[in-house]
Amino acid sequence: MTNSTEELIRTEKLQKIFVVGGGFARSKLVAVDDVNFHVKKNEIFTLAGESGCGKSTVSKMLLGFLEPSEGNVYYKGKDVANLKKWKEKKGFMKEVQSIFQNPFETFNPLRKVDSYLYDTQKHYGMSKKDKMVEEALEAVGLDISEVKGRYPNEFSGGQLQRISIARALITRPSLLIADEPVSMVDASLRMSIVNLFKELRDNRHVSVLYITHDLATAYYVSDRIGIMFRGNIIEMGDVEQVLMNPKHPYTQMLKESIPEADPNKKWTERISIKELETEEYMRKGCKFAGRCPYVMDKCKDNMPPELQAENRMVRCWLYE
Ligand SMILES: Nc1ncnc2c1ncn2[C@@H]1O[C@H](COP(=O)(O)OP(=O)(O)OP(=O)(O)O)[C@@H](O)[C@H]1O
Repeated sequence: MTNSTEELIRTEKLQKIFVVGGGFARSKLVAVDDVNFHVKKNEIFTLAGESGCGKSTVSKMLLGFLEPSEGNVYYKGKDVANLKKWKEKKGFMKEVQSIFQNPFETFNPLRKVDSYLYDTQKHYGMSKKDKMVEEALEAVGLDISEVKGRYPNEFSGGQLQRISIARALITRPSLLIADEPVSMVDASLRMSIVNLFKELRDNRHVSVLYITHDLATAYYVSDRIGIMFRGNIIEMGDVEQVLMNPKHPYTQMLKESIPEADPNKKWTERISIKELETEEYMRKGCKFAGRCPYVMDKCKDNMPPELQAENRMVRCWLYE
């Protein structure tokens, strides 16, 4: 059981419903449903899942870009929906910073990168004398002289992603929410970016919520992991246990693509079955029932609750 004082962010019964289609084809898509997890101080927690499983929708709700249909997000015990005063909201934004998939979209192409960084510093009430920009760049292995006076297009994707991590560090955050931060970065540089997350956790006590479809980096970098499937977290626990000894039939299906088996295998290529997405999302019972080798009658009508099996949470009737 986690001590609540160790928790930075926590979701409770988080749900997001989108209305999709138009006219007679209009229907509701429960993109995220009953999602419960927390990120502790000094840890890297990963939400992993194939494209379209609801990861980005979760991250947008955490950051306040999307309003949950149901459920709550708590930061250091406070419901973020109740942060009404600007000062409180700004405090939250200062402590919880985000890193996005495409670093070229993070920076305005017409502005010099350093001016962007200095503006962030100013926006949060710090002056140039505070040297936060220099310190943040140093934390990602860069020197201000390498960045000064240069435009975004003068950097590679990997360098620019480092700079966008530096931008996020200017406010000395407690938590970084990184949504697919390496998917646009050259494969050869991906490990250096995820290594940076480990360094930030170990040396600067920054926690990271790492959102990815890439199990190889997830396995390498995470302390704990939650596997998402069609809007639900279906298995969650210690990364070694979940990925090396999976209990949910869906996670078991993924086991073959786990890095040690073959580092070049791409998880998404094997299991991304786009045409099944809507059908599975609309299922009443377990969303994996249509593909599960162990399916039982009850799976088709009833969504399994969060059950415990061998030190992890698993949503599967096999473990009732
Ligand atoms: N604004 C929206 N309106 C309607 N449906 C949406 C909206 N945003 C997301 N969805 C749907 O919700 C589901 C979850 O999407 P989401 O983007 O959260 O998944 P994801 O796992 O982050 O995938 P990806 O990595 O491809 O972004 C998908 O079926 C998606 O089509």
